[in-house]
Amino acid sequence: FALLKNTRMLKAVQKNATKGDPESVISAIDYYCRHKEWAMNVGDEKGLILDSVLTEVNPSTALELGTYCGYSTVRIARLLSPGSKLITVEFNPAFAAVARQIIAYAGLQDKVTLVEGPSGDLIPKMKARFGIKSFDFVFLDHWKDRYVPDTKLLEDCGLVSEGSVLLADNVICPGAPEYLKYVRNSPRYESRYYKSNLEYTKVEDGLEKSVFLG
Ligand SMILES: Cc1ncnc2c1ncn2[C@@H]1O[C@H](/C=C/CNC(=O)c2cc(-c3ccc(F)cc3)cc(O)c2O)C[C@H]1O
Ligand SMILES: [Mg+2]
Repeated sequence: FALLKNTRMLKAVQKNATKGDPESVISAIDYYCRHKEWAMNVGDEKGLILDSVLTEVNPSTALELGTYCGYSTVRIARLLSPGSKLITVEFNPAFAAVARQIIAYAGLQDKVTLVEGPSGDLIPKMKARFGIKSFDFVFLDHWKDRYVPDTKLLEDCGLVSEGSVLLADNVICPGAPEYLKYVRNSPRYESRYYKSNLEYTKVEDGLEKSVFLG
């Protein structure tokens, strides 16, 4: 049962990873999901692309939509420069509870603010609640039919500015066709597809990187 799966994943982290060592937390989750129970983490292969885009952008403020168990939250937060912040949004309280513990086990709780609730409700409150001017980096990995509405919401709320980078998971599998159409046809984005594989499988998937042109 999915929720219990995340508890088993947390136990695998507590058993196999070293407290305060993000790399060992990432490896423990990847090992568990590859050899024991598949789970929808961005994974090690697409994770390397996430790492490289993140290092290139070096964001001061980053947003993640869809925390799930916190695997990509740890991947992102471990690469943030001192003083930079990551806000991650998750509306399932059971997933949020596991994610909080995995983020804390990695020792990254000071860089991460996990906000519980639907992204559509929380995005309009970001400026007031967290004093965010705009996000330098956004990782989209929540329900795929929310990618377009939430991107439009980020634009309307002035939460993306010239040079902001959106990186979307799963644009091939499960797929986000409307999102690809939106960012690839819009004159306001410069988009690029990074071909890869669905986490822990040989099925094609990829990430779409879209730079907001203002
Ligand atoms: C709107 C909104 N607000 C806040 N949190 C939200 C939200 N929509 C989802 N969330 C949260 O994000 C997480 C959801 C992510 C959705 N991701 C997926 O559905 C997903 C699915 C697959 C996949 C591929 C092939 C298969 F055969 C089966 C599955 C792979 C992935 O990498 C995925 O991200 C958990 C959920 O509670
Ligand atoms: Mg995903």
